[in-house]
Amino acid sequence: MAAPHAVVGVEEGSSQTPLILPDSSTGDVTRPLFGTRFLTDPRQVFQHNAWDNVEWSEEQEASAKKKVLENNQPLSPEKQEEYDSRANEFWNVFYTIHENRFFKDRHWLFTEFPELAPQCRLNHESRLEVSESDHSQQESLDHEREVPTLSHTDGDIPGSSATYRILEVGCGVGNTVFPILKTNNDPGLFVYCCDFSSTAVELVKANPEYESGRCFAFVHDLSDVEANFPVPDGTLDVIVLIFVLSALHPNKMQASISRLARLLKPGGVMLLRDYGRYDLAQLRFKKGRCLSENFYVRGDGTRVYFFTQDELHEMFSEAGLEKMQNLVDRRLQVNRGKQLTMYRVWIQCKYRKALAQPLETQDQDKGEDPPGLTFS
Ligand SMILES: C[S@@+](CC[C@H](N)C(=O)[O-])C[C@H]1O[C@@H](n2cnc3c(N)ncnc32)[C@H](O)[C@@H]1O
Repeated sequence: MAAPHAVVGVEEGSSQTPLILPDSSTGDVTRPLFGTRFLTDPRQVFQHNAWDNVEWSEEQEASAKKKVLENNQPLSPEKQEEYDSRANEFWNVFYTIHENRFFKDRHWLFTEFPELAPQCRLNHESRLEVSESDHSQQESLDHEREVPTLSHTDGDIPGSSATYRILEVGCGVGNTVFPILKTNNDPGLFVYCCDFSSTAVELVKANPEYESGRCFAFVHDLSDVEANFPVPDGTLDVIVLIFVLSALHPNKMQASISRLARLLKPGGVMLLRDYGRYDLAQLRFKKGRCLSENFYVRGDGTRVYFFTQDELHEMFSEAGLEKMQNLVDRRLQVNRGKQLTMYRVWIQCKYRKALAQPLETQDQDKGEDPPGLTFS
């Protein structure tokens, strides 16, 4: 659980001075849903560490736009190419330096994305508990659901007998995966997680909480849409993308999301939380860090894009998914000691694969199963 005023890193690259952020930015399982503390009297701003759903004035929006435009002087094509082709190397260096000390566990996931532990619920003290009736409700839901199992003809396929499969892409050192494994006690759960940084994946596997009977970590480049996943198309219940899509070149985002959408079973959901346009992290970039519009490289070579809700909506829709949620989380974080205000902007999305697809889409969706994998 994060300490108050913990130094957290998800929002910032290691190259920049880390912000001292309140614990609400990393969150823990006891925190309420985002968006419940509103600043109605500006004189009260330093009374709390964070304020939700902060409205931006027109002047503030215009000033942010101006700042972004001023910095919009893209680096040379050679530099751009280097940052793209060596992207995983820069992240390997990042994880070699920081190991698992940079990002904090993201326990807020369960309040924002209950799909990650659907059998659990929060009680009034906001502690996780599972009641008898929740179990039986879940069981009946499971029976209603058609649960494809994986069978294999060649070697052991991790998670082949699972009934609820979650994949986290860009898992880093497991700050989402391990909380899921700890919180979701469904015996049918299996968690796949991947990252294109082999250093990160090694750290996940070396973690004492890594249980090979419940999870499988592998190296995978999301932007390589030809690369195989260890599961066939149409077999995942949930795909999680936490601050990872923003690290891809914008030209590769659509194909990557469409590829992932094929892995979802009908009714499966894709969950995303990522940087929003004009977030403090974007406004802090100095000249010489811009790669293309709203896309930047940090001092350590890692890259970051800042999304609008519409851009993400178009991408998910183009991938054949339907909107369940697409919201902007505008938070004012306050460093009371230093009397600093920090305007953060994050976008949170939940998109679902339709239960019954039109015939044409079904044809397009037929993907090659990796060798040795078939549906039973
Ligand atoms: C900001 S970190 C977030 C890590 C983790 N999701 C979390 O919230 O703690 C971005 C992660 O995405 C990974 N990443 C970036 N580009 C990727 C790609 N093309 N394929 C797979 N992983 C990628 C990086 O290695 C890094 O671990």
